[in-house]
Amino acid sequence: MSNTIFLLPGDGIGPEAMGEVRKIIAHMNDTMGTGFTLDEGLVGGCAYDAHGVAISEEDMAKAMAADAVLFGAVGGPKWDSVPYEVRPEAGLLRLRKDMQLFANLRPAICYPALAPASSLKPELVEGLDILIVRELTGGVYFGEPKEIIDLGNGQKRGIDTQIYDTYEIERIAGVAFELARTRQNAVCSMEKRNVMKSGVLWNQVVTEVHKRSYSDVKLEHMLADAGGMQLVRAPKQFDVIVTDNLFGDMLSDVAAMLTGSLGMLPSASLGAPDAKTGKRKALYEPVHGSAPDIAGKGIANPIAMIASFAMCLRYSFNMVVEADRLEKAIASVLDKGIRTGDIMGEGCRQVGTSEMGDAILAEFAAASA
Ligand SMILES: NC(=O)c1ccc[n+]([C@@H]2O[C@H](COP(=O)([O-])OP(=O)(O)OC[C@H]3O[C@@H](n4cnc5c(N)ncnc54)[C@H](O)[C@@H]3O)[C@@H](O)[C@H]2O)c1
Ligand SMILES: CC(C)[C@H](C(=O)O)[C@@H](O)C(=O)O
Ligand SMILES: [Mg+2]
Repeated sequence: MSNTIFLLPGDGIGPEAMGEVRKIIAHMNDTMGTGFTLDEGLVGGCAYDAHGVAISEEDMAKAMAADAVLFGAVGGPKWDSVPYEVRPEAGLLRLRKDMQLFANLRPAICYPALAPASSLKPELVEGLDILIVRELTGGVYFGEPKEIIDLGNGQKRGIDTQIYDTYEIERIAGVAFELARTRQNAVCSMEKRNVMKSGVLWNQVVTEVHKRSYSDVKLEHMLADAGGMQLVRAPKQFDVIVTDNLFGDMLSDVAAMLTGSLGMLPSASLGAPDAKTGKRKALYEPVHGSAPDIAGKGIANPIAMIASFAMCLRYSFNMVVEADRLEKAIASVLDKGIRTGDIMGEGCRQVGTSEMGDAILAEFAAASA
């Protein structure tokens, strides 16, 4: 079986966090015979500096061919004024679009030891386990026209276009319902049908998919703004949230803070299973960005990146036991009071990126021995 993983560490804290995953992969290859083959490319600002584009054709081809892509983070003030088409974020958007990664799974889990690190009262987030299923290849991110036009009267007009077709809503709803069946069996669909036509269609299609194939799953509809409010009022009411590209982006940052830090949230971006092989194209990345304010200091939290690798083991390589073990290793390290600065708590020991990675690897190795 081929086990190729293409690493795209990117910019800022991306390479720092990726370094910790590299240690875990090396350990697995050395002691478990996993035979992961690694290759590495450039994406984001570093790719722009090297090639003048946010990802080269050669690296795009490698991403398309790999069994899984691990992505760090892109962007930063250094590239604030590069042309829009080649800005660092364009590399990530191209990967998502060309690899057709329509389903973005963003689990927000509040590890028991971290409840006090949340900006909400501990009792609101203790035991929180929600999954945001974000549509990732449609909506306003990719709809045309997308431009700034000169109106000729000293005014300009910025245009973005929100488009959703039935099949796009059907397939993301299907993913959400299927995943709900493996969890608490409840889906909340969020849109703004009160002001957006795409929201009206979203609501209708999710309702139809539910009626047709998933009537055993509890379905609720919520306006996305109210959904944001409910996420901070009583987040534990949710199991699976399914929503569009833009609302999913915003709501997952909100959900991240429920877990204690943006540095905690992993994600998996999955394509459709291949008709012949059943394999999905997949990219795994933390929800956070390149964190320019702390980049280069060795203090970033690598947990979101490591937990993204756990999702990679689970979804791309069917290594469920190892994925569980890695997630448990993260929980044990947190239970022991080992913390990076973003999740620091009273009486805990503050460590840097690499020490946190080492502590997780040590727990993982001990559990796997
Ligand atoms: N997937 C991605 O590559 C991605 C995602 C979001 C933002 N970005 C880009 O990153 C750049 C910075 O964006 P931003 O500042 O709005 O968001 P950000 O996620 O980079 O940072 C927001 C805040 O969270 C903190 N933070 C984030 N991750 C952390 C971690 N692992 N450990 C400790 N603290 C962490 C940062 O220090 C910062 O204070 C922008 O160019 C943006 O476009 C990229
Ligand atoms: C960097 C940016 C393009 C990206 C998005 O908006 O999707 C990020 O914020 C995310 O959450 O993955
Ligand atoms: Mg985001």
